[in-house]
Order: sequence, then structure tokens, then C-alpha cells
Amino acid sequence: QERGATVAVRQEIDANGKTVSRYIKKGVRDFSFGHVLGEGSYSTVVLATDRQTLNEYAIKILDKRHIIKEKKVKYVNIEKDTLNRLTDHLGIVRLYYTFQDERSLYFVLDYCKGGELLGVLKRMSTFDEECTRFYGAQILDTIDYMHRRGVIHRDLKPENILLDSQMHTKITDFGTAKILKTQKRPEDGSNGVLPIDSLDISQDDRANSFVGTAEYVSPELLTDKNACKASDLWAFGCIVFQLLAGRPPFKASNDFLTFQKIVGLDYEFPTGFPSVARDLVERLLVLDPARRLPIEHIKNHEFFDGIAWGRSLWKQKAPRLKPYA
Ligand SMILES: C[C@@H](Nc1nc2c(c3cc(-c4cn[nH]c4)ccc13)C(=O)N=C/C2=C\CC1CC1)C(C)(C)C
Repeated sequence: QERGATVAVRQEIDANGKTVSRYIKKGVRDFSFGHVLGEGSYSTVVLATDRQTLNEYAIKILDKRHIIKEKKVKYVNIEKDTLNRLTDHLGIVRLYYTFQDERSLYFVLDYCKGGELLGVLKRMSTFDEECTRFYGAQILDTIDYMHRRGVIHRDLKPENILLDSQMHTKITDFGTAKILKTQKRPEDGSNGVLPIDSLDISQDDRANSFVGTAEYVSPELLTDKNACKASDLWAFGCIVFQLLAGRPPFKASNDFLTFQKIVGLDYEFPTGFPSVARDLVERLLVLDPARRLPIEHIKNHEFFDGIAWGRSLWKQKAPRLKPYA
């Protein structure tokens, strides 16, 4: 095998709709690398052009020695397994193939020309309701897809919500995601109390060692070290608040004080914050994860009136970005 090329498998749908695996040999030499797009904690994401097809990709490069030294191998595998599991949704950054050479691992992914949602929000300072509704709906639709496939993201934030060339969202950075074991739901539910696993709380200890980015961490992760699907909905509530307010709800001068605000549910809406959006946020920023609005109810909330959920949400034009007056 030529240096740096490993056989990569690409799933394709053939003429009669069957998924076939195409074996392609891609390596470092098949790409010309451009500028750095972003720096992760253990990786660099670089713009690259496929020399044959001239398609542009984002290639995440990980230094093998560094990964091993920092004991991050499991996170790399979680990211790959998660991305390989979340393949058929437009709101997820797609992983095309991976390969390696003696020094590095390479993940070939969607290039999201619009960059990070955080960058766009900073330039706008706030989003108006129409934009918040559109971006909020795309993010929620993607969370719904992830949860249905037993994946909890655990670190949702405007930095890792990217925008493609059509200004549609693409969620990324799954190295700290939690893949839930497919557990059977108990038939009974007789007493009507939510069975503990209905919150899909991650059981194993490793999953609980991770804490996300301070401003978006859920209270349950801080108090009983357990993340669950509803933890992503807490982060979603923080993001909707931040799009309209221009700042996250829980923000203090250091992480410890931010954590105190979170567990004390200590936040205020800016004057003029739209009341329908306020009602939605208040039903998401609830300390008890079991009492947070479930996804189906969020979709039916008045704030999302007018949103056509499903594929059409991803086919429509993104609204022109306008600040909240
Ligand atoms: C959040 C992430 N930043 C970024 N990650 C990715 C980008 C990306 C693009 C721009 C950009 C585009 N135009 N101008 C800026 C800025 C930041 C980016 C992209 O296009 N495709 C896949 C990416 C990531 C996929 C990989 C995690 C699996 C961090 C900071 C972690 C590197």
C-alpha cells in the first residue's frame, strides 16, 4: 500500500436504492491542504481540496503520539463511532473517510463555509426572532435525530454548531458524546412514574467524568454527575436564550461562579426579551431533567409556530440574518 493511504469505505446508494460499500484508497497525497479552520483541544481542522474531484473538505488532523500521551484514544474512537452512526441527517457534519500516516490520523469531513454559529452571532450581536426560530428549529431537529439514535452530544454550544454554504446548521465535535447502550424499555410503566431509563441516563462511570463547557453545562451533570438526553435540551435552552439576548443565561467571571448560577437557576432575561421565547426558555431551563419540556412538546411550542418539521426544514432558504432590535 502506498504510504499514508489506507483503504477507506464509503457507503453509497446504488441505482436501485441499495447501500453499497465502495472501497476507495485515499491518503494524504490525494489532498492539497489549505489554511487552518479551527483548533480543537487535541486536533487541528484544516481546509483541504481533493486533487481528483476538486471538492473541498475539512480535514481534522490528530497527532497520534499526543493522543496516546494524553490518553485521549477513547475520545477519538467515540467521535469516529458517533459520526459513523449519525450519517443520514443534514444537520450533522458528515465524515467521509478516515486514513492515517505514521504520525497522524485524518478525518475527512464536510467543509462548513459559514464557520461557527458563535462567530456569526458575535458579528450580529443578536438574532431576531425569525432567525432564532429557523436556527433553533434546525438545531432541535438534529438533537431529535441524535437522541433517536441513542446519542447524547453533551457539549452543545454555538462554537460547535457550524454553518454550511447555504447557512444551514451542521453540528460537530462529538468526541465527548455518549452512545447509550440500547436498553430494553420495561413493559410495565404501570405506576406511571417515569422509569429511570426513560431519561436515558448514561450509566457507566467513564461517561460521567466529562464536564462540558461551563456556560452550557446542565445542573444534573454538576450535582449528580449524570448526563442524560435532557442535558442536551438544557444546552438548547441556553442557545435559544443566547441567540436572542446576545449572551448566554449563565455567565460569571469564572467557571465555579458560573456553576453556582446554574445550580441556583440564577439568571435574568434582558428587558424586551420576547415573551413567547421566554416561555419556551423557562420550560427548558428547569433544574429537574425529568420536568424539562420533551422534544415533541418543544416542536409544538408557540415559538415554533410556522415551522414545517422534517425534510422541508432543510430545503428552505435560511432567513437573512437580522439582529433583534
Ligand atoms: C468546532 C471546530 N471548528 C470547526 N470545525 C469544523 C469546521 C470549521 C470551519 C470553520 C470555518 C469555515 N470557514 N471559516 C471558518 C471554523 C471552524 C470549524 C468545518 O468546516 N468542518 C468540520 C469541522 C469539525 C469537524 C470535526 C470535529 C469533527 C473546532 C474548534 C473543534 C475545530
